[in-house]
Parts: sequence; C-alpha cells; structure tokens
Amino acid sequence: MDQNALKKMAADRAAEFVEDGMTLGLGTGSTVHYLVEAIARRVQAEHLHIQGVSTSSRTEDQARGLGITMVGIDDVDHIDLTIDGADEIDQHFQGIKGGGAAHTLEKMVALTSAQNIWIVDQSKLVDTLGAFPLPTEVIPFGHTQVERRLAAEGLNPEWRRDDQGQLVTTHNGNYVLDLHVGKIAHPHLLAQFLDAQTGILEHGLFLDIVNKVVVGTPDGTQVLNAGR
Ligand SMILES: O=C(CO)[C@H](O)[C@H](O)COP(=O)(O)O
Repeated sequence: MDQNALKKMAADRAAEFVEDGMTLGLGTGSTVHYLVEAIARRVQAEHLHIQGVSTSSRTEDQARGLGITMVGIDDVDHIDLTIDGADEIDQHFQGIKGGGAAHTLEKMVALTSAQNIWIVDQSKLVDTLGAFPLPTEVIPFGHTQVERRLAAEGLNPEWRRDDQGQLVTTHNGNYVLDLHVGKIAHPHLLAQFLDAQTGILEHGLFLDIVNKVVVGTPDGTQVLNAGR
C-alpha cells in the first residue's frame, strides 16, 4: 500500500470525529487535502453545519471550492477541533511540523483549538524527533544574522529553496530556515532557545499540543490517545 493510500485512510477516519455545529481548524498538506475531501463529503451527505478556519490559502481555496463555509481566525471566539498533518511524531506525542512552510499559522490555529488531531501515515512515527529538518520562519530583515547565530550554535541551518533555487517565502512573506539538528534529545529546551531568538517568528516544534493521532497503516487505521 503506498504512502498516499495510508494518508487517505487516516484522513477518512479522522473526518469521523467532526460533529455538527463545530468550528473546525483545517491544517495544510497532502494528508489534509484528503481530509478536506472527506469532510466535504460528510457536509453534503449529512447536511452538517460546520465552519472552517484554515491555516493556508491552499486549504482555504480547496475547502471553499468543495462548499465548506470558511471564516477567519479573528472572526471566531473558539475552535472546537483542529485536524492537521505532521512531519514527525515521537513516542511522547511531541511533533515537528512545517514541511509545507505553514507552521506559524498552523500553530496559531492549533493553540486556539480545544482539541487537536494529527493525521499521518505510519512513516511519521519516530522514537526521537530530528531526522526531519526542523523548520523555522525567519523575518527578512537581518535574516543572514539569524542564520549566522544558529550556525554558531551548531544547528546547521539551511535556507529552504524552491525548484528554481529561489528562497521559499511563507504566507507572511518570511523565509524558511530548516535546521539539520539530528536527534532532538530535549525538545522543550530547543523550543525555549528558538523562542528567545529575535528574528525567528516561529519554529516547527509542536510540543504538548496534540490530543489524538490517527495513523494509516497497511493493517488499517490506529487511533492513538496522547493522554492530554
Ligand atoms: O506541517 C505541515 C505543513 O506546514 C504539514 O502538516 C506536514 O508537512 C505534513 O504534510 P503531508 O501531509 O503532506 O505529509
């Protein structure tokens, strides 16, 4: 079974957690693409009244195109449930996100949400975070200074570039600096360090956030409860 089939399986299962009347946070990425399709099918078949808050223009456009009502994050007083993908999840349910350069908006939506579910294929489950380069979003002013500072700390920063070699920019017009840190033994300490760096708008460590993980495996879906 290929990776996309496993992503779709997890997305379809997670769409079952959506309830009538909910305000839903919708993440970004290829797994979320399947999720939005699955939610739209339920909205149509069951006449669900839900509204979505998106984390990227990609998701926003897809959801609107499929008939899901979308509202801005500043137009809601709460979000009931956010469903998003992830790049890595460790055994303590800590995660790395930002492979799609949307981690700042994703974290904002996740932190506004009463519950968070991540949907992944089984390859995203790891013992220790860090094989996936850790994304950070850096403001353009002084970005080279930020890179030097992180390099001096041994964090092996690398600017993310597109196929044409241009710097990738985020929704906010900032750059993405991926950190090749290797195994992250103490994610909270690293998050604390990155939080304190002027010039870094946000990083992709999502700690103590997720409540449930839905995993697509060749033997079916698994729902893992994070105990928070
Ligand atoms: O964090 C993200 C985007 O910023 C995505 O959720 C993450 O990269 C997973 O993507 P995919 O579902 O395509 O594997």
